[in-house]
Amino acid sequence: MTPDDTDDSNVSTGPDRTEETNLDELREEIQSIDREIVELIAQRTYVADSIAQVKREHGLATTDESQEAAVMARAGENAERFEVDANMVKAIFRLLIELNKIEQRSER
Ligand SMILES: O=C(O)C(=O)C[C@]1(C(=O)O)C=C[C@@H](O)C=C1
Repeated sequence: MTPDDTDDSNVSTGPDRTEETNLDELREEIQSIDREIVELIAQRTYVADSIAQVKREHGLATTDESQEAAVMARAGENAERFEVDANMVKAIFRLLIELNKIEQRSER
């Protein structure tokens, strides 16, 4: 048996030090992106609140189906542009629209 045979550095007991640092850094990157996503969702909701106010003043309905279709089409186009799954991105936008409608209705 050579010393090499007892070398267990490749036994999978979890990531080594450099891999761990790399993983931590990547997770920090995700954490910061996640914060930005929530900030953008909040911004989108605030703008929708302003839209809701304008609609109320003009006696318009909360739901605007043609606008929803335009938002969904754009979501699909942007997903393709950034090479992410269009159906998944559209599902997220569907939720964002529903979130706004619940918010807009609660203020009527
Ligand atoms: O553009 C509007 O009229 C909105 O109220 C915003 C929004 C959206 O979240 O994109 C929400 C509800 C409408 O049915 C259409 C679009």
